[in-house]
Amino acid sequence: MSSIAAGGGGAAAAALIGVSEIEGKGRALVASQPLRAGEILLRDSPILVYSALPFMIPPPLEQYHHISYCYCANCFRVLPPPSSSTTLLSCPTCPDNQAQNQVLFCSPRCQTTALASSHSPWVCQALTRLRACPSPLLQHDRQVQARYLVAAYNLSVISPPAFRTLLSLQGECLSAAADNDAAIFLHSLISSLSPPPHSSLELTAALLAKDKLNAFGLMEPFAEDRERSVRAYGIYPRASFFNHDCLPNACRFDYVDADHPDADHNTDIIVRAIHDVPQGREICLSYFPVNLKYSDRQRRLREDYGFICECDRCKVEANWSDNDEEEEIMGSNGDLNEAMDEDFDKNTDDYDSGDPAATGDSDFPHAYFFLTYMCNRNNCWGTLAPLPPSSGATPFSGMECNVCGNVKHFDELMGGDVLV
Ligand SMILES: C[S@@+](CC[C@H](N)C(=O)[O-])C[C@H]1O[C@@H](n2cnc3c(N)ncnc32)[C@H](O)[C@@H]1O
Repeated sequence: MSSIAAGGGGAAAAALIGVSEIEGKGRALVASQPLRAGEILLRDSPILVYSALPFMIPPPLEQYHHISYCYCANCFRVLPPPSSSTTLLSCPTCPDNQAQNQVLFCSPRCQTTALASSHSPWVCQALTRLRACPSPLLQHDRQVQARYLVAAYNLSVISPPAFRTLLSLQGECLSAAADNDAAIFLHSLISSLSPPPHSSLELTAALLAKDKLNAFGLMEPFAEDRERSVRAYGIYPRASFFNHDCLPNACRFDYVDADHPDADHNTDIIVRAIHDVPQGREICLSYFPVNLKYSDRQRRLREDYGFICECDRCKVEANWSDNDEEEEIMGSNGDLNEAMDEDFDKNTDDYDSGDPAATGDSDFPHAYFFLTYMCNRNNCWGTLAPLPPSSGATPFSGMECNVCGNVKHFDELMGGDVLV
């Protein structure tokens, strides 16, 4: 097993997890030593970040009601509203587009960085030409894929080592006919933009596969009253080794809008252990919110990631009827908390380690997980992980949600019961 540095945690954190091969799953990250709840297992910086917004937003803007914010085209922080006194900078070479399509930067530093890297003259030119395409040709998801391909081909020129890392990630070629059609269409589009000479249909198809299997979404700020969409996608070379489990033992956090001591690292992601994990156990994330029902999880994993999930939770839920499934997750009256409370009472007797893998053969081994590690804030469905353990006697001081960012302090939790 080759160890993987946690990053930012110093030498002591270097050997917490390592890469191993697991039959049927490929590369996997495995605990190199016993891990404590909340421990930072990995801090990873993206080799590529690209906007999840279409590059062509025809007026009226209200049509795009899901776009609630504008972001800096370099750091992806939320930009202040036009009415604020902050001066935003634009790209000096992009033609004077309609306001909603403008490439904007939050600071001279972001502008300078982007113009020398992610918004190079070729990217600027390519996006300008793409914006001129007839809009029916380019639906929203094709626009985002085209953005990614422009960013990836640009990476091949500005940082060949990072491009080689991108190519080393899982995903050879996509097998579904629809993916193939998309690759052919998008490659013909990219070919019209004077791409680097090494571009080819095979490379475009492989790049799309890397993106599909490995991109992490950086979400827009959380709000209880509306669905949240993705602001940008990032490719994180080390975090890409995490496999999926429907009851994960780790979850990832990002703090895109927070003040960061190193301004260039606000798009880093941090992966923390949800509960104690023994040495040798695989560390998995959930590739989507844990509240999805069995059939939806299986469909997404098959269609988007090309595998059939055989995790402990799926083995149990495979025997449920669709009605059982809805009821177990949402409660007989549609209330998640009630469902969790009932099942928690049924299942906690034989559950003492905080590790769902230690649960016996009950019908609903994950009730404890939902009750303990799922955020109950309206419309959130985030996962809670303990704050990183301090060196003091208290093992952890609170639980943080990886979606809404809410932190529940120790004394608010379960009336003060120790959870991990
Ligand atoms: C982000 S990559 C994870 C790392 C990957 N195993 C590798 O070798 O680089 C996602 C891919 O890993 C595999 N994978 C992830 N979780 C899995 C699981 N629970 N069972 C089987 N394969 C899995 C699938 O091929 C999936 O498309």
